[in-house]
Amino acid sequence: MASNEVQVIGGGLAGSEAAWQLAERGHSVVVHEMRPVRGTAAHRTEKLGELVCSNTFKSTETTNAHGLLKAEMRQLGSLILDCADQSRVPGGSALTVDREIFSQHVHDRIHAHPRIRVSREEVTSLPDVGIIATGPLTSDALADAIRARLGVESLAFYDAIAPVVSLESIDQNIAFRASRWGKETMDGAGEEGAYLNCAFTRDEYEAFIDALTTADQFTAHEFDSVPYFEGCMPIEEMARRGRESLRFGPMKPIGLQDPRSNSRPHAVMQLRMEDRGGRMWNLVGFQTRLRIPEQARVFRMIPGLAEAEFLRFGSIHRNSYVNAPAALSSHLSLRDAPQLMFAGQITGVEGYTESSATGLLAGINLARQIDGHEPVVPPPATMMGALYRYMREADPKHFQPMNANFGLLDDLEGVAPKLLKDKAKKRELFAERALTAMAAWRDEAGIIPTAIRG
Ligand SMILES: Cc1cc2nc3c(=O)[nH]c(=O)nc-3n(C[C@H](O)[C@H](O)[C@H](O)COP(=O)(O)OP(=O)(O)OC[C@H]3O[C@@H](n4cnc5c(N)ncnc54)[C@H](O)[C@@H]3O)c2cc1C
Repeated sequence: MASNEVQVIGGGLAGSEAAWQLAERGHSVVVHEMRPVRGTAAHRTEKLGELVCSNTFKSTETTNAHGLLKAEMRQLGSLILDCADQSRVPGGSALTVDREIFSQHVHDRIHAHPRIRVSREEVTSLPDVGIIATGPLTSDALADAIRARLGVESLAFYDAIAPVVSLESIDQNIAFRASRWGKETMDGAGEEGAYLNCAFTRDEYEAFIDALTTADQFTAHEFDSVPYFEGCMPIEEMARRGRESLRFGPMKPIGLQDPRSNSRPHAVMQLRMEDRGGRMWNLVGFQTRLRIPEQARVFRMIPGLAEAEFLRFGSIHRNSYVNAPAALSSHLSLRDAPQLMFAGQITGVEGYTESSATGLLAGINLARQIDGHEPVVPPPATMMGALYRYMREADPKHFQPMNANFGLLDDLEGVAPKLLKDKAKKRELFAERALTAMAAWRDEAGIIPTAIRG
């Protein structure tokens, strides 16, 4: 192994993007990819950049959070998006690709780059300098090495994600702010007070349990089967174990008074603030395997959530991810080793586009640091910067992986309230602000987008 080669571990979406960004900035790179020497339970080929499941990078419209993130990535020059463009198949406004053509493109571009070498081997220890982009199915030996270095609590093996809804979509004439036992209100600002409560009557609860226990569930692949343990049990599974189990579990009403009736509700669903700005609210204890349309249908039966806008849907998966707010720096490096960085799904982002975006920035930032510059992160007005802020500032005690969504962005300032009521207009304004901020940030940081085709 040449000693001046930069190490990128994992040749998936994030690792391929990161390697390309480093190589295009003049650095020699070795990508360590364990397939086919050792497979994962989801990958089927030896190709770099294999898409393990769906064939879509989601929307291209900037009024959609995923579309906005892609537009920002294009401002920096993304290999992954270029390969996606070249393998596009009809999918309306979504960037939908032929999976095989896509990974063939990524594979060929990486192999053809004169400064990139691909080494087929499982890495089992951490380098001093490099990028770890081994994804949600990181091999056990490397996972052990990460846990040994970061601390046992810092690497999760499963995600048990509860849905998140936007504050503005919660009917606050119904949902009330309080904490159990009236300890504090939101104004008291303590953790105990940071809840919105949706109270159920007996009839509402019974109807909800009926809907929950009969709703359509995602059937896991074998490799994805999660041993249910406390904190990971799907809400629908808990409900199936007895009609009252939620009322004695996550929906217990004790210590709460509904101000509308001045009495204790039959059951309560609590919402906990997910971000410091209070724009995103997590349905506490509602991790679920219900299919997405079913989540929308059933959870909108919750009093106060009839019009809920879901910023993130729930899921339960095999997923190795680092507790970034507890263990990583703001540019997603080890805190005591700024040139040893994480990228991709292992950082706690969720999704193809998000994983690629963190690979892109990791490649840029490692190149900057090796060249003697400080790492940089886009401002939180951008979707990419807002995701990084989430991974820096989310509560480490409740950290769950996150996808791009508008709830991550700061509110718009100086805009007439009438315009803010128009959701489509509001998103246009978010996008305009984000793309302007990204271009300004890129130019100020002196980042030259990689010339993609060639
Ligand atoms: C089963 C499954 C389905 C998913 N479906 C979707 C979906 O439909 N849409 C979506 O947006 N997101 C999906 N995701 C989430 C996520 O976006 C993808 O997993 C995405 O591929 C993550 O990109 P990545 O680069 O972080 O990891 P990966 O693309 O998984 O790349 C990581 C690479 O590292 C390699 N590796 C692992 N350990 C080592 C080691 N020790 N040494 C060397 N190499 C190693 C792996 O072989 C792999 O090639 C899914 C995840 C899983 C697990």
